[in-house]
This record gives sequence, C-alpha cells and structure tokens, in this order.
Amino acid sequence: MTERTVVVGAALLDAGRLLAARRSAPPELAGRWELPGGKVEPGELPEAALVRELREELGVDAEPVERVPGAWPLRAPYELHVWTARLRPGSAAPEPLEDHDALRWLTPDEIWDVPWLDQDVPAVRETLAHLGAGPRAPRTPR
Ligand SMILES: Nc1nc2c([nH]c(=O)n2[C@H]2C[C@H](O)[C@@H](COP(=O)(O)OP(=O)(O)OP(=O)(O)O)O2)c(=O)[nH]1
Repeated sequence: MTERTVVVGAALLDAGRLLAARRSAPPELAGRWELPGGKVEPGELPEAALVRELREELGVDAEPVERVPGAWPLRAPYELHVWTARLRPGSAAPEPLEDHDALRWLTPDEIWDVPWLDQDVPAVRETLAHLGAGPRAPRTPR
C-alpha cells in the first residue's frame, strides 16, 4: 500500500491569465515555476487547504472553482491535484510572501515562457486543455 499525500496546486485565473510562482526553496526546486499551493493536512479538505495555502503564501482571499481531472506524481509520497481558482472580490493582489520570490500572470501565449518544475508540465498542460485553451507543447526546456 502506498500512502499518498495530496499537494493542492491552484490554477489561479484572472482575466484569462494564469498565476505562476517561482520557488525560492528548497535548493533543488528554487528558480523553477509552479502552481502555488501546498500539502493537504490530515483531516483537511483539499479545497480548504487551497484557500489556506493561497492566503499564507500570497496573501490573497481566493476561492476554488473546480478540480482539473487528474493526479500527477511528485517526489514520493506526494501527488499533485489541481483546482482552478479565482480571487474573491476585495482580495489583495498576490505577493510572494513565502516559498516564492517572483510571481507572473501569464497570458495563454506566455504559459511556456517560464521554466516550470518538470513534474508540473503535464499538470499545466492538462489544466490548459481543461480550460479550453487546447493542449500546447512546451517549447524545448531552457
Ligand atoms: N505547491 C506546490 N508544490 C509543488 C508543485 N510541484 C511540486 O513538485 N511541488 C512540491 C514542492 C514540495 O516538495 C511539495 C509541496 O510543498 P510546499 O512547500 O508547497 O507545501 P507546504 O507549504 O504545505 O509545505 P510545508 O513547508 O508546510 O511543509 O510539492 C506545485 O505545483 N505546487
């Protein structure tokens, strides 16, 4: 039996743009881009974890919209699940408060301009497909 821990990743959307966050730690992940989020705590609903993590990491008041079907393996025992999400009215703008040192709102044409974590690429691709943007192959990694 494999114990899996879910990491929720937010596809935070605003005006057709997707928020990407650059990790500042740990060293092996620093400098690569991800969907903001984090580990679901025992007994916590994933949607609640998403709201909590986005408040802690970005200082925003966000709400989950829907789960993107699929689950993507991360370093064991973690597994990435993605929810689309949006800012609630009156939310502050996101800031890189912890875990990240840069944020970018990416238009559909800019999605592959940042070096996503390798393990996030299929999740981001699937998210775009789910959103109807159509799957696009990432450019050759830089
Ligand atoms: N949040 C997030 N984590 C990801 C993604 N891709 C990926 O490999 N990870 C990894 C990085 C971490 O090893 C793990 C999630 O850890 P985290 O540091 O974001 O979560 P957390 O805030 O709950 O962690 P902690 O410091 O409280 O232990 O999953 C992603 O797209 N989003």
